[in-house]
Amino acid sequence: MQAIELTDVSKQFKNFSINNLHLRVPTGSIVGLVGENGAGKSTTLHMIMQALKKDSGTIYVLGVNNEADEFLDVKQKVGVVLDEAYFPETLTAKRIQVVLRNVYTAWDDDAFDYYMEQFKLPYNQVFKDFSRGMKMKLQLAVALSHHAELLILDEATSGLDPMVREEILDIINEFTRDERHTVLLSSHIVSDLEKSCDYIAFLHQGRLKFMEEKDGLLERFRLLKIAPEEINDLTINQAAIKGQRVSRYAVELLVDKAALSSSDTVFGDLEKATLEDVMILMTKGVKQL
Ligand SMILES: Nc1ncnc2c1ncn2[C@@H]1O[C@H](COP(=O)(O)OP(=O)(O)OP(=O)(O)O)[C@@H](O)[C@H]1O
Repeated sequence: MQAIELTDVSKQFKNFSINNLHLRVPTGSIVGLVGENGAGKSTTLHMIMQALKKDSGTIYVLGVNNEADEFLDVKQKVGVVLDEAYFPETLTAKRIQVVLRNVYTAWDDDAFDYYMEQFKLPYNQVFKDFSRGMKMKLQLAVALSHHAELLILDEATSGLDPMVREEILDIINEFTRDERHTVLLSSHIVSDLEKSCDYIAFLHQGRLKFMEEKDGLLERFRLLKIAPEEINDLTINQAAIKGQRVSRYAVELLVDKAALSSSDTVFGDLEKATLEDVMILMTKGVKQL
């Protein structure tokens, strides 16, 4: 069962496009959307929520086409934190609570009060006087206070201090203890995603490079560090090299273990790669060795 399904989704801006994007977010999972600045993460999340119209393709959210009339009901079950979707500047959290009580049929004052307390947020301060971290926390408190089944979080942890990020990641993990609950989140802070996600979807220049289970991904991709002069002695299937980083003293190769041939003799020297290594080296690509 998929909580979100994008099929052949395309969007054309003047200087950027998303082409035929296929993305599946399995129910009960935490999926991290990673990619460089301008890779198309926010565009994708906005299209899922209909905050931005796609040019073509289909998007299903919790089993409903997001262009169908019933999508309004689905929105009730989705908690959203989009980067700039802030509340009116002059409203206090207390007023926001009153307004949202009438917006969400399943609004839960106890849950909201719980998160206000948990996040140490003030009820009577106007939204414009909140710090960035407080604004993010308030959005998250709202997202978690109407019995959502799906959370869509765009950069919910960026710009926040490590303690608050940890707090937010804990809450996300807690949320997915219920197997019907799903989270799709984007973040620049790849280590946050590495910690909490089940799957990683990597967008690069508007294209999905891969979407894989995190553990399998980190098992499959390895780093081979060698001195530049050792390059010519290397016996390795070129197709197994997925990226490279060259400095004066070392060459780092991102190696896909699954694509190594039996005659390759590099197994002993392969080191574990972090998710950040995989992203950076893949983005750099491979020049002829
Ligand atoms: N309304 C728009 N009109 C024209 N171009 C746009 C519009 N919105 C986004 N873009 C372009 O689309 C590209 C992708 O932007 P997007 O915000 O989706 O990237 P992102 O991966 O979320 O980046 P970041 O990590 O920096 O937030 C960028 O080149 C951006 O300039």
